[in-house]
Parts: sequence; structure tokens; C-alpha cells
Amino acid sequence: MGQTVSLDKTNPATIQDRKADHLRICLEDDVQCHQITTGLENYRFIHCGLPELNYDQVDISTTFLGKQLATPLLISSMTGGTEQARVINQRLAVAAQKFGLAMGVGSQRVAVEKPELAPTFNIRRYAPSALLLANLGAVQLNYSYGLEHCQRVVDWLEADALILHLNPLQECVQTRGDTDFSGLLVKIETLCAKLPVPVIAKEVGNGISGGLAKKLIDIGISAIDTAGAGGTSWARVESERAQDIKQRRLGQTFADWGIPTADCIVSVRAIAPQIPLIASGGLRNGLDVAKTLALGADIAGMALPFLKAADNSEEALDTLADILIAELKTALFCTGQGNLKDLKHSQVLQRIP
Ligand SMILES: NC(=O)C1=CN([C@@H]2O[C@H](COP(=O)(O)OP(=O)(O)OC[C@H]3O[C@@H](n4cnc5c(N)ncnc54)[C@H](OP(=O)(O)O)[C@@H]3O)[C@@H](O)[C@H]2O)C=CC1
Ligand SMILES: Cc1cc2nc3c(=O)[nH]c(=O)nc-3n(C[C@H](O)[C@H](O)[C@H](O)COP(=O)(O)O)c2cc1C
Ligand SMILES: C=C(C)CCOP(=O)(O)OP(=O)(O)O
Ligand SMILES: [Mg+2]
Repeated sequence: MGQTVSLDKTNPATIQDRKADHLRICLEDDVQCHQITTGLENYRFIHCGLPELNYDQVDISTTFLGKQLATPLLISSMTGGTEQARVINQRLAVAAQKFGLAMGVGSQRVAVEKPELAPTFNIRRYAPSALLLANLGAVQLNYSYGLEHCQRVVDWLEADALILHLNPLQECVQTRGDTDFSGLLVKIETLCAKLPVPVIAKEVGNGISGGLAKKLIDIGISAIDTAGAGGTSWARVESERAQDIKQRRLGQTFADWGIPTADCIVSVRAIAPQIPLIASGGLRNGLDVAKTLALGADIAGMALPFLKAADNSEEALDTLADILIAELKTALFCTGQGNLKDLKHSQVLQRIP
């Protein structure tokens, strides 16, 4: 009869299959939130009929964690571990270098468990000067991972920083997910003190509140990525993968759970005016990006739109980047803001009553 299915959740084969499932489901199924939105639709820019600017001189460059970005965009952490993932990572990295974007790779746990898969994350050669972010789940610190594993994944990527993803809901819905999140704050604190690169805390589409951000900043986290609700729903994705009726139902029930992206940005900025802040979760065009930057984020991340374009072709990815840049610059131009600093300190974004 067929192969024995291992129930060992750290089995590298199981992790690699999960990575393949994630790509397939995100590319083929409807994985977005249905009921909950980013909240950005509640904001509108005040149009300026006489910008007193030359569009060609609108400046969207910035610096983030000490590195220059031509565009304040992040290709959010997504993939690695399979041949399809290798191709997608390569295309994304080429685009990151070409357009001056930052880029995260997907969780490198799959390569820690099976080091021969590390080349699927091997993108520094394609993006020599880009801000590149390594990625592991914070919860792995409760499952035998420590400083050494974190240092290893940073070294593989020659990464500028390490993202620790916080994904409690996803792990609840994931078949045999890792759900011991106890005592992690103190372990993250130790890691932040010892790892030579900055550590970023990121959700995966359910959002980080101002209160949680404060705790994370107090223990040494260098930046926050909101990854709020309103975009890709990881409860939905894991529900789709689940064989078990209980896990399927659980994911459906929680498919629209989380803190909307706009609320995350506002509440994190209220408690931490200076913390390097990435807005993400459900951003789908350059106007969404402009709104998050006006709300106080420093850069904005997108996952699903970049994945779909990269899966399509290099040309599709170039087109997406061109459109996003044009949308962002148009929002600045038509609000009379010549650069991102001016946008951030302006009063041109209104909450619709
Ligand atoms: N199933 C899987 O998970 C994986 C499958 N593969 C397969 O193996 C084959 C080889 O993969 P891959 O190594 O990516 O293939 P490439 O043809 O891209 O690389 C071949 C060799 O050239 C080196 N190289 C490639 N590009 C550069 C560059 N820009 N600068 C410097 N050195 C470079 C690589 O070095 P280096 O040794 O440093 O990588 C590698 O040894 C592919 O056909 C792929 O399908 C590869 C990785 C994972
Ligand atoms: C295929 C895919 C794989 C992902 N894998 C990871 C991951 O390994 N680590 C992580 O931190 N986030 C991961 N994410 C989550 C994204 O980084 C992002 O936080 C989330 O999808 C919400 O953004 P979006 O609405 O723009 O897709 C993944 C997203 C996608 C689409
Ligand atoms: C896909 C997302 C959104 C985060 C990572 O999920 P996983 O739970 O599959 O990641 P690892 O355990 O492999 O780190
Ligand atoms: Mg996990």
C-alpha cells in the first residue's frame, strides 16, 4: 500500500509539503478575508488642485533600518523550500533590486530542518544591495530553536534583520500546529540582546495592537510589522489544507478574525512614535500604501499581490511594481506632498465620519 504518513510535525517532508500547499492554495483559492477589511476605506485624502510640485520630482525614497530604499515597499515574507518557491524567490529578488524594494523570505524553518533546501532561499546574489529580511516563527523558540538557529538563517541570507512571525491563530488551525506560545516574551528578549542584527516582530494577517507592540519594544524588538486583518486570511488557508473536520470548521469560524491594518498602525504609532513601522495586511494598491504612510508607517508590505505577479512572470512583476509606484507618487502629487516625510507630517488624510 501507499507510503506511511509521518505524524512527526518537524518531519522536513511534512514542512516542505506544507510550503507547497501554501503556495497552491494562495494561488488557486479565494484566501482573503470576506467580512473584515483593512479599515483604510474609512480614510480619504484631501485633494489639492494646485500641488505646486513637478510630478517628476516627487520623491518616494526613504531609509529603513539604516538602508536606503528607492521605494517604501516591502515584498512581505512568503516562501522557500520547494523548487516553485526557489523560482518565485529569485524573481522577487530581481524585482527588489531593480525597483529598490525591501524583501522578506518565507520561514526558513524548512531549511533548518533540511539544510539541502537552503538554496531555495539563496537570493542575496540577485539583490546585492536590497534590504533583505530573514524569517522564523517566534514559537520555534519553544521547540528547541535558539540563538544559533536564528544566526544561521540570517547568515544564509546575509540578511539585514530577522523577522520573527507571531501566528497563534494560524498554528491553532494548522494541522499539528505548534501552539505552545507560553513564556516567549523573555526568550525573544534574550534573542534581541544577543543577535547582532535587528529583530522585527510581525503578525501574519491578524494584526499587532498598540499594547502588544509596547511589550515587544520594551524587550528590545527593533521594528514592528503590523500584518493586520483585511487581506490574506491564514485561518482560511489552513482550513483549506485541513483533512480533519474540526480544523476545517475552526478555520472557517476564525477566517475574519483580527485587528484591521489601519487600526494597528494608528494604535502602534500612538504608543511608539519613533519605532520603525511596517504597515501590511491587505494592502492592494499604491493608494492603500499612501494611506498607511500618511497614518505613520515608514514602509508598506504586500504578500499576495507580489506572489501572484511572480508566479505569472517577471514582466508581470515589473508591471505591478510600476503601477504601485505610479499610484503612490500620484497620491503624493495630488495632495501636494513632495516626499514621504512631508506626507507623514501632513494633515491631508481625513477619517470619513
Ligand atoms: N528542489 C529544490 O528545492 C531545489 C532544486 N534546485 C535545482 O537545482 C538546480 C540548480 O539550482 P541553482 O543552484 O539555483 O541553479 P543555478 O543554475 O542558478 O546555479 C548553478 C550554480 O551556479 C551558482 N550560481 C547561480 N547563480 C549565481 C550567481 N548569480 N552568482 C554566483 N553564483 C551563481 C550556484 O551557486 P550556489 O552553489 O552558491 O547556489 C550554483 O552552484 C536547478 O535546476 C534547480 O531546479 C536547486 C535548489 C533547490
Ligand atoms: C504564500 C504565502 C506564504 C507566507 N509565508 C509566510 C512566512 O513563512 N512567514 C511570515 O512571516 N509570513 C508569511 N506569509 C504572510 C505574509 O507575509 C503576510 O503577512 C500576510 O499574507 C498578509 O499580507 P497580504 O494580505 O498582503 O497577503 C505568507 C504569505 C503568503 C501569501
Ligand atoms: C505561512 C505563514 C503565514 C507563516 C508561516 O507558517 P508555518 O507555520 O508554515 O511556518 P513554519 O512553521 O514552517 O515556520
Ligand atoms: Mg509554524
